Amino acid sequence: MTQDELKALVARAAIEHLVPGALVGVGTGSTVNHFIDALAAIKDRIAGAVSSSVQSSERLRRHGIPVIEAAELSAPLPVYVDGADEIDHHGYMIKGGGAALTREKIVADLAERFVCIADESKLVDTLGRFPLPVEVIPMAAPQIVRRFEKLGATATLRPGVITDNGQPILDVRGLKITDPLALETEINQWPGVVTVGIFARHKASLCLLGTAAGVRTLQF
Ligand SMILES: O=C(CO)[C@H](O)[C@H](O)COP(=O)(O)O
Repeated sequence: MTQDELKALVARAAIEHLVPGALVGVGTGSTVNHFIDALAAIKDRIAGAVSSSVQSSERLRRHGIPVIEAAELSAPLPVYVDGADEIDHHGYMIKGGGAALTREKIVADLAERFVCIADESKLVDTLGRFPLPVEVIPMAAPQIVRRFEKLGATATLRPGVITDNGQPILDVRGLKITDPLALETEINQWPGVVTVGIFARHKASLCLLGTAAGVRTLQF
């Protein structure tokens, strides 16, 4: 199976994990695009979606799925479904390859469960091979770059990318992520950091991993 077929496989499998009649949190990316397409077939069985990006909202609306603003929610979402750039054996993730990390973390924070959908290439022993995305306030970018240098890493602005929130993204290479929770907490405290793409405080509850042998379910 191709990587895209594995993504479609887990996207369809995620439908089984939704709560009938409830809203569903929807992430961003190519795996989630398959999930949105699968959601269209059962749209009468959900109340609508809370989206993490303009891109996902547009795709949801094209399928006739109602999109509810996160700010309008008065109760938690039972489930948030999203992809990942990397996921480890604890359910900790790197996200933000699609530049949607801030809204993804906001919607994940509104949800009781995070169902990660990914092909098997995303499963790693230690996070950090994928460059860590960090959304930043532009005037703070140089001092954030220097802070990463002190950690032995290199941070560069992602060319031509501005997020849905109007901010740039730094991609950080060479970072040792031995303790994702501690590093997320530290980077969160740096002035000018909007969101760091380590999802440790908002880790996956479950991962549906697409493999050549079928869907492998990892519980965390
Ligand atoms: O974090 C994300 C977007 O900001 C995506 O979940 C991540 O980049 C994985 O994308 P894909 O499903 O296309 O492999």
